[in-house]
Formats: sequence, C-alpha cells, structure tokens
Amino acid sequence: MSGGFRARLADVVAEHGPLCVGIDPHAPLLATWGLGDDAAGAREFGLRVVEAAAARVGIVKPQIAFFERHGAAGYAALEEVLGAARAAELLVIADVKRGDVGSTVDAYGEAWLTPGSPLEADAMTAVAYQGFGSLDGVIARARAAAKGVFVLAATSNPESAEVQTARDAQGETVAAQLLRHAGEHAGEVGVVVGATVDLAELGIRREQLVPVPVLAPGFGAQGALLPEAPALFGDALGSVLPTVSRSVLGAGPAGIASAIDAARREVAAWPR
Ligand SMILES: O=C(O)c1cc(=O)[nH]c(=O)n1[C@@H]1O[C@H](COP(=O)(O)O)[C@@H](O)[C@H]1O
Repeated sequence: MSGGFRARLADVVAEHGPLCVGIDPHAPLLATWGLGDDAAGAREFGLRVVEAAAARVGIVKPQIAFFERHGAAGYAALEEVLGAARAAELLVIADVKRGDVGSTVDAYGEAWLTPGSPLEADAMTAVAYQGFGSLDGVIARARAAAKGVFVLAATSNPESAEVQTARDAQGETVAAQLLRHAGEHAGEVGVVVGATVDLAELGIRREQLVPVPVLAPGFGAQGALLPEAPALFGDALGSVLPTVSRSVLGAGPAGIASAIDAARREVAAWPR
C-alpha cells in the first residue's frame, strides 16, 4: 500500500475538500425520507446518502448505532452501505467509538480496519478511556493497512467538560493529554474535537491541533456554524474535517444534494 493514512487523507481533501457527510439513519429522519424505521429503511437511506455524497465530498461517516439498533439485518444493511461507499471511492470513517482492554479492542480493529473484512472502513473512531496505550494494537493495525483511528479528545456534547477538562498533577487536561498522545502517532491517528467546545477551557492550544487530523462534529443540529470554524480553530483550520449529519440529512431525499452543496460552499469560503 503506497502512502499511509495521512497521505490518503491529504489526497482526498485536496481533491474534494475536507467536508465529511454523516450517514445517521435516525428514526425521525427515516420518516422524513419516507422510509420505514427498519433495516431496509436504513439500507436505502445509506445508499442514497452515499449516492448524493459521492459526487460532492470525499469523506462519509456512517454512525454504526443507527444500523446496530436493527440487529443482524442492520449490520447486513451496513455492509452494503460500506460496500457502496467503497465502490464510490469515498473515504469511510466508521463511527463506532470503540474502546476496551487492549486484547479486546484489537478485535474491534480487526473488524473495522482489516482489508477485505465485511465491515472494512478506512478509519474508525475510538475511545481511550482505558488509557491511550489500550489502543496500541488498533493503531498498529491501522498503520499496517494505511488506515486511520480518530480518538475522542474533546467531544461536542455539553456533558463532556466534566471528564475532559479534568487536570492531572502537572495541570494537563485529559483532552490535552489525549491530543498529545495522538500527536505521537500522527501518521495514522487523528482526534475528535467538537466544533462546540471551548478550547481554552479544555487547555488545548491551537498549535497542538496542527499536526493531527481533527474530525469536528457539532455543526448544524448541535449549534456550531460552519462559517464560525475559522474563529474557533484559527491556524489549525487546515487540519479540520468538519462533519455534518442532521443538518444535511434533514433536507430529505429531494434536498440532500443541495444541502451538501451549501455546506461545501461554506467550507470552501474558509480562509486557507
Ligand atoms: O465521533 C463523532 O463523530 C462524534 C463525536 C462527538 O463529539 N460528537 C458527535 O456528535 N459525534 C457524532 O457526529 C455526528 C453529529 O451529528 P449531527 O449533530 O446530526 O451533525 C453524530 O453521528 C455523532 O455521533
């Protein structure tokens, strides 16, 4: 495999821009789309989002919970959606948020990052609550396959500050520590930093974000605005992969293409 994950990501961003479209078949969205709240509905939704995304962006992020809630049939639907995204040459970030003791989390890496696996993606999201080192096996697996791991560092939800702003004896916050560890594996590891967060409160300096890919959710439904990202991320803006789900998916099958185009234009207007 030529080039690592960072090189692959850089190529995708150079060609299509950094916008990522989420594939989140929430029950109310399936209703908006005129689809059943079942595995068949999730499959159809996913395939249509892939089709709309393919011509417009380079990255998609299926949120696995919305498929998992339909059990085995949901996973079968997800396999089809992942296959369609691969066929469309989209870079796929499986939003699985896995974490466990190293020997177990490695099996999650095997599921999501092994070439040829039924659930193969280009990257997965992971949780380092059990210590950053618990992810070593997944990170090694990602490196070997030129795939990526996005570790939650500063999440977009309002409850996150309680844990993520906690400081150790040296005064470093949990979020900053996760970011520092991610930077030690910058070839294949990125971080998740919500666009709703207060970087100063989290003890994060913008220059710490420059060397790692930053997956940034929180735009639209959670209140952050794409045009405000330059003010939040400053010099680190070039690392940011903004991701949008409900704000574009809510436009329904007839409106999703123009909703993605509108989000793309807002991102394209960011200073470079
Ligand atoms: O890892 C994520 O993608 C993620 C991390 C985070 O801190 N906040 C967050 O919202 N997400 C995911 O990003 C998506 C945001 O969806 P919208 O709020 O509808 O754009 C959902 O799939 C969330 O699960």
